Amino acid sequence: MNLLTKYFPTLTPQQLKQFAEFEKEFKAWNTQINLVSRTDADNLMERHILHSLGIAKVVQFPAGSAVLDVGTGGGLPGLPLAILFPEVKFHLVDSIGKKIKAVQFMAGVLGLGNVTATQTRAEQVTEKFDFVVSRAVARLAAFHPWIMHSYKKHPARGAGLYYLKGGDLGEEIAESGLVAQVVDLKDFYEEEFFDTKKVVVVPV
Ligand SMILES: C[S@@+](CC[C@H](N)C(=O)[O-])C[C@H]1O[C@@H](n2cnc3c(N)ncnc32)[C@H](O)[C@@H]1O
Repeated sequence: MNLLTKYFPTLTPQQLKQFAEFEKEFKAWNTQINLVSRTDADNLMERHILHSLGIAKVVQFPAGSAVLDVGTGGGLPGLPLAILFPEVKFHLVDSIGKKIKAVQFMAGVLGLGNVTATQTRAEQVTEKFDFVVSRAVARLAAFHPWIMHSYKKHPARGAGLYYLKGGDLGEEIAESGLVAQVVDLKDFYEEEFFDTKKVVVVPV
């Protein structure tokens, strides 16, 4: 059993095929534009895909809801989450055009009709969403003001920001002045590697 089916045993053959295609496409794009470091690309599943899917261990996006991924780079965490939640709409943004081109290409190859991607800065997003996700973009104090305007007025249950982030989170949260909860992914993934991985949850 691989790690994907170990932690997400209800994945369909179609979803497993999409994850395999994502790994292949992502690695190919990574040789052309730097999406993640070359050594990291060799461990794409452990370091990036499962890490992105950690958000799904913390929140289940309801069918029909809309999720914004800010600073998606090569589609993390948005593309793995879009494979996992085919009934949820994902909008992925990044300020760098060539990364968004790669994301659009990959979403097309994977047949992800629930994904749109735009080159823009987070601060300039005008649409509203039920949830915001992100991974490793900026310190919380700088980041949160960029996305505050992006929530719907009547958010879905459990709405808020789900931010995959390293660093000294206690200090970052205090600096931001936000009320936030930190969820440790080692509560869900037993491999040692996940000891350092956390999700910061900031309710709307
Ligand atoms: C360290 S990378 C992380 C990329 C991806 N989330 C991942 O986990 O691999 C940070 C990304 O955020 C993007 N970014 C930084 N500031 C941004 C902003 N204000 N609006 C949109 N994207 C931004 C950068 O272009 C970059 O692709």
